[in-house]
Amino acid sequence: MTPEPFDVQQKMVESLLILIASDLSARLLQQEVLTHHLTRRSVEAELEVRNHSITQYLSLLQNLHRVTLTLSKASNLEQLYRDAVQLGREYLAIDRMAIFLTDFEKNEMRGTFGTDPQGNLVSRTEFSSAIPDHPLVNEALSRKDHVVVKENAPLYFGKDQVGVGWNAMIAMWNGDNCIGWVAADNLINQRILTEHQKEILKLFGAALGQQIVIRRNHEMLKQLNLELEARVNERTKALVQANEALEEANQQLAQWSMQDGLTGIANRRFFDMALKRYWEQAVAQGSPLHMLMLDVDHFKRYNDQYGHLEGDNCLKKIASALEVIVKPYPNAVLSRFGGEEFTCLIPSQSVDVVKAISHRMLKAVRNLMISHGQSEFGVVTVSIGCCSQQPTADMEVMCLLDGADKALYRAKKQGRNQLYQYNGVLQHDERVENCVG
Ligand SMILES: Nc1nc2c(ncn2[C@@H]2O[C@H](COP(=O)(O)OP(=O)(O)OP(=O)(O)O)[C@@H](O)[C@H]2O)c(=O)[nH]1
Repeated sequence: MTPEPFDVQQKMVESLLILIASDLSARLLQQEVLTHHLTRRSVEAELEVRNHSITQYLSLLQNLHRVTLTLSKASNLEQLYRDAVQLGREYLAIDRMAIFLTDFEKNEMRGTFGTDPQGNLVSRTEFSSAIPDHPLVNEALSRKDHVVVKENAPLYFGKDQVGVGWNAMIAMWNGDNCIGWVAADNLINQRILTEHQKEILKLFGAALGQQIVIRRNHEMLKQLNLELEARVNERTKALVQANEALEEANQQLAQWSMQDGLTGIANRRFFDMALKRYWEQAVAQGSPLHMLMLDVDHFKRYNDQYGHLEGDNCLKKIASALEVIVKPYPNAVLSRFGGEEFTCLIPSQSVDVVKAISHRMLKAVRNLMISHGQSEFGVVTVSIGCCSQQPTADMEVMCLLDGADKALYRAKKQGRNQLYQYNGVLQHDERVENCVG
């Protein structure tokens, strides 16, 4: 066999080298594809994890939104604290939660609602103590928008340690004043606290703080309104009472201004008003109106003999006796006209009835048997002038008074202790015996 020429051998070596190079390149490519594939898988896995975490975060955010909405509808502070703990645990994946309120002026904290070691909602309103001077508490209560977390911390229920786990504190604020905090832990399920959960807790604390402030202001306003209402009611009551007292005083005053101070019967002022009203009524109704004018006989002598005080007593007794006679006639107005003179207005009655009333009056005064040493009758008597009119629009009211006055004058002149009538002309009514009885 003749050896291959050199150039042929060289060609073979070249081909071999090319083969080796392409194989190498293929292997390198394969390696690269493999590496690429692995990187893609890991990125994909990472993306999946992140996706899951974001989905969880979004779902927590949605839950937080629902919780906040429910809290905003709480009807009072107690319900707000209760709902916050209940819903916070239920929807924000927290094992245990508790809400504490602070009063920095008094350096006091007090409980509201919390969670027992079995995960039940419990009232902690009876719990109160000084704000603990602990670095974790100090950090939490001095920083806004900040969640303080302590891992592997002792977990408590009241003063008893009930386990170990993470413990988180989020302060709540009214402006720059810390009003309390939310405490949370993982006592029951020991789940780790994710960054997203921490963020949610922070938002929850801020939202709850806001709701507490709104509700407190609302309740303060309600209280103020109640106090205001009570004060207004009190004032109104006092005003009503004052008005009633004033009304009573006015009535008393009106009565006094119409009443004769000595005898207690109506005074001249009342008589004047009654006369005007009765006169107008009589004109309108076409009914009669009668007026009696009574005068105590020889009263000057009486005063002179028995004294002014006895004179006053005598007038009082006469007024009372006349009142008894007039009482059955509710429309009759008996009044003290002035001094020792009385008047009596009698509407709508017949002349006979008025005459009978007058005679009863004469008799009633005599029957008082008030001794009068200076009178021919031996006792105090009165004389009566009576005027009866059928008032019409063209008549003057004064004619009634003038008539009664004329009749009285005549009764006096004719010997006193008797009745005279004036109906246009003077008429003497049968003289009652000049004696008592
Ligand atoms: N005690 C007392 N006396 C009074 C009061 N008002 C008037 N008088 C007196 O009554 C007397 C009336 O006297 P006169 O008007 O002269 O009439 P009279 O003595 O009654 O004589 P006749 O009317 O003619 O019978 C006077 O002395 C008055 O001072 C009073 O309120 N109390």
